[in-house]
Amino acid sequence: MSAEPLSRTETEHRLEALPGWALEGDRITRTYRLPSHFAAAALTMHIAGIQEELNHHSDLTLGYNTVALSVHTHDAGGAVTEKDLELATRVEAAAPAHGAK
Ligand SMILES: C[C@H](O)[C@H](O)[C@H]1CNC2=NC(N)=NC(=O)C2=N1
Repeated sequence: MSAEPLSRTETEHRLEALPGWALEGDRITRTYRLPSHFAAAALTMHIAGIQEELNHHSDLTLGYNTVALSVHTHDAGGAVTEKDLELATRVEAAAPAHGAK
């Protein structure tokens, strides 16, 4: 998968298909709200597994009942690439089963 930086315009267009995700500076971000702390911790571990599978890792923050992700591609000099969008897409597919909103 390409690690070429995406333009701001292209990134914003691609994020239209990822509701809740935003472009903040040079990263894409999302905060999920969960029904409990344990559900948030379980989603965190699920995301960790996806990130290991993709070998692509976000800054992942577990709160009381939230999970926040912030990610860009280090190998592209800290720009948003297809790898970040692939991670976001995989997490979007996994989150609902945990009760994430
Ligand atoms: C050596 C290892 O494959 C690289 O450091 C991987 C690990 N996880 C990564 N995560 C992110 N967000 N960006 C990267 O460029 C990256 N590279």
